[in-house]
Amino acid sequence: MSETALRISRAGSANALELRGVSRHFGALVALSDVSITVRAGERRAVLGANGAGKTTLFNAITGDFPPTAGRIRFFGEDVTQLPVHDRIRRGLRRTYQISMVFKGLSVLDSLYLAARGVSRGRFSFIRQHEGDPSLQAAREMLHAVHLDHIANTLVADLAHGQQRQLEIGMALAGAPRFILFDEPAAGLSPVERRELIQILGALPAHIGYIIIEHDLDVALRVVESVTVMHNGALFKEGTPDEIQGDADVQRIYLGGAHG
Ligand SMILES: Nc1ncnc2c1ncn2[C@@H]1O[C@H](COP(=O)(O)OP(=O)(O)OP(=O)(O)O)[C@@H](O)[C@H]1O
Repeated sequence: MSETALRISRAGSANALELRGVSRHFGALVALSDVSITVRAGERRAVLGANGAGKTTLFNAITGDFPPTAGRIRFFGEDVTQLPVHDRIRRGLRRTYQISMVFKGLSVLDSLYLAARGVSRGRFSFIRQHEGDPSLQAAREMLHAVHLDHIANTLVADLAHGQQRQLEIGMALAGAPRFILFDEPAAGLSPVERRELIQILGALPAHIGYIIIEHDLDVALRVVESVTVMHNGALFKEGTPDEIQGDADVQRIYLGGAHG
């Protein structure tokens, strides 16, 4: 059995995500049109598509930031279509954003500790960390998972861009995630930082599946086993990284320069 097949079989037989006929309108604009996607537990998938194809809207529908205007979404078998964002987070769904969401005034370790405690920034000053605190232990594990041990006490404001993105991934690992949505994690990264990102994603715990939106195909196609291509808000094609790279239609609408 291949490493990928083994990882997915260990994650269990459930589907992590099932989208059926999901649409999202903004007034007259159809940002997402009748999208049906199934992602198995433990599966790692890329969503590709030109600017405006509907990729971020897809994430917003899955997280509940902008719930669908039609269709159903199941997360590990449970219908979450109408659930608020925090209830999906409680069920193990996580997300990183295109725009940095970290707090510049905290240290790296404190940011991860705060994420592990699941508290808001305003309450943070009332918390005293102590050795043996399970959240501190969890924060150190997250720190290690995203290769930031050597700068645990550095202020977030002083981090390089790539290190900030690694921190965001670390924060998404807080509190037993089962599935993570990564929104363009390689954007703005140097070649060295991209290689590090590939290593970090590849070393995530086996049961954690994800969807990655990523314009850099050298990153996207190396960290997934399946690909969904979107076009004009609709599902255009699904396949393995090899199938998608070799597909003439995909070449035409996306890889061949249609992407702006
Ligand atoms: N909150 C919103 N209000 C109005 N229109 C929106 C909103 N969010 C997205 N759209 C529109 O929906 C369409 C799809 O946008 P979306 O951001 O999902 O595309 P994308 O594939 O993520 O693009 P990119 O690669 O540029 O991030 C676009 O026409 C966009 O302008």
